[in-house]
Amino acid sequence: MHDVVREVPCLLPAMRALEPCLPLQARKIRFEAGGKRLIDGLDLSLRPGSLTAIMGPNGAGKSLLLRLLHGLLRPTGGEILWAGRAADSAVATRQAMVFQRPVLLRRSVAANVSYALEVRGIPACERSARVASVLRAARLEHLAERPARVLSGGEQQRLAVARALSVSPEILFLDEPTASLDPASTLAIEDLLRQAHEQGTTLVLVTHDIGQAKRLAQEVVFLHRGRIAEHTPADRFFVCPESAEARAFLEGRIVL
Ligand SMILES: Nc1ncnc2c1ncn2[C@@H]1O[C@H](COP(=O)(O)OP(=O)(O)OP(=O)(O)O)[C@@H](O)[C@H]1O
Repeated sequence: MHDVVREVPCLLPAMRALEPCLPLQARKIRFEAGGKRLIDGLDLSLRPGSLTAIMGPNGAGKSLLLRLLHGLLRPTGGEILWAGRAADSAVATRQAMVFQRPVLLRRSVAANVSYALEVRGIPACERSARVASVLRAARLEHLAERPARVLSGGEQQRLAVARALSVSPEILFLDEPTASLDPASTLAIEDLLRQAHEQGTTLVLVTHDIGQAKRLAQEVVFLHRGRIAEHTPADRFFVCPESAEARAFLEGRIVL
């Protein structure tokens, strides 16, 4: 019997530096505002190359946690370490974030990607190849010269993900990237994320979509009231969650 060798198309450009990715650790981080402790002494370790879904009820602190990890907010206590060291300015260039509502420039689709590359210091001679490559991966090449803001919601979010991936982040943070998209657009984004993950990108995804977490995640961090109720391999989480809060959440009961 012959082995069937399937050629898997490599749609995203192989742009990652060959150095190893950094593990990211949050140690006893807290975030307080308005007299409330919104993130409460949280410890979290993310393995390089992992794909983690952050889940939990509304107001649990999922977006806050993502913003703290990405460095958009400073913890009021504790520390965030990259490979054992405090984040410095270089760390900012090794990560990217995609928000629920894409923030696109009043420029063409291609120029949105090209600008992101310019800001990250990618030489002009490399930019057009990278732009073409990520737009192809996101199936947006035919819209390259269209103003980004006239694209459909699904296309805009695909562009936001493609733009984030164009800079070859080691870690990509995504805050409910498909929350307002239809199933086809959702699957197209998931496809891009899968490709990026296969190429070694560490992904941290906040999602309310249980189906999406089942399709994508290797690990689930379940947040409740600013604390981690559990951090479990995804296959176990969906079959046998450890915490009462996660069990209630998965059964569709209200988690207060
Ligand atoms: N920068 C901030 N300053 C003060 N309070 C904040 C800040 N950001 C979020 N909060 C509050 O922290 C709590 C957690 O917010 P967060 O957006 O992280 O929740 P979430 O788990 O992402 O919820 P949802 O699923 O509804 O998006 C909320 O009560 C919110 O009002």
